[in-house]
Amino acid sequence: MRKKIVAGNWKMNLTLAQGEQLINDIVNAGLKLEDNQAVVIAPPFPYLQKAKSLTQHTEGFFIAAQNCAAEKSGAYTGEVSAEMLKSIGVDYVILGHSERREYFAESNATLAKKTDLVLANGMKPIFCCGEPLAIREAGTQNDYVAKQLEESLYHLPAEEFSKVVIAYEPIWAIGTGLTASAQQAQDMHAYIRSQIAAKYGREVAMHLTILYGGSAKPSNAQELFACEDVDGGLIGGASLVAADFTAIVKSF
Ligand SMILES: O=C(CO)COP(=O)(O)O
Repeated sequence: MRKKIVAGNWKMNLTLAQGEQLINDIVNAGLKLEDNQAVVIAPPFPYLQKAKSLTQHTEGFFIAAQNCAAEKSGAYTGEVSAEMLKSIGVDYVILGHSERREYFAESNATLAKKTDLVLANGMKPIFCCGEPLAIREAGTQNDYVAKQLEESLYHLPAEEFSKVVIAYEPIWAIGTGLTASAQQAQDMHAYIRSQIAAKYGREVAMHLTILYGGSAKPSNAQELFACEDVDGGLIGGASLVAADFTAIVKSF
């Protein structure tokens, strides 16, 4: 069975004390996860170790970083390497979030390098893709997303690709309150899966976890997660409120 994930991307929010409280509230919410379901918490770098220690004894909980460096190590002031993340127990690394692509000029080629480093260090990338509004309005979103996947991931052999989680996040839906309809999400997720099947074969494609992100909240999570090819969510704003995040996890 495919792995289902609800991941909370805190972005650049919360103090350590607030983050600690949030994690404790989520861990103590009494969530009942099935074997194939996971909760992933992605706090800012300085809180990763704390987040790990607060969640490591709770079944089905994992920790993600929101980014990592494109180089292995060395004179890159301010950067955090994949190896460092691995050494503190990080499980997943979010790569290619549209905010990083836009504000930090991350290209598909840079993301290919980051993907390799995350995998080489035994962690799993949560690779984000998704189109801006103008592309959606032009109706060319499938080609746009296919190119993102091709240029950053298709150099991977099937065995490595199988460790990747994909998050489809239409940029026009991020933080806007404007969610993709369940049909729009399903259509894109099915398209992504078909592309992966063409490249890596049906077996790999059927096991690929594809998350939806963009104004997901308790009121729409159930409808989104009910879609055949939607395997959970990458949650921004609603992941900062314990009651909202746990309600979304309960929508699995
Ligand atoms: O970017 C997102 C998650 O990575 C989605 O953010 P929102 O849920 O705030 O729209």
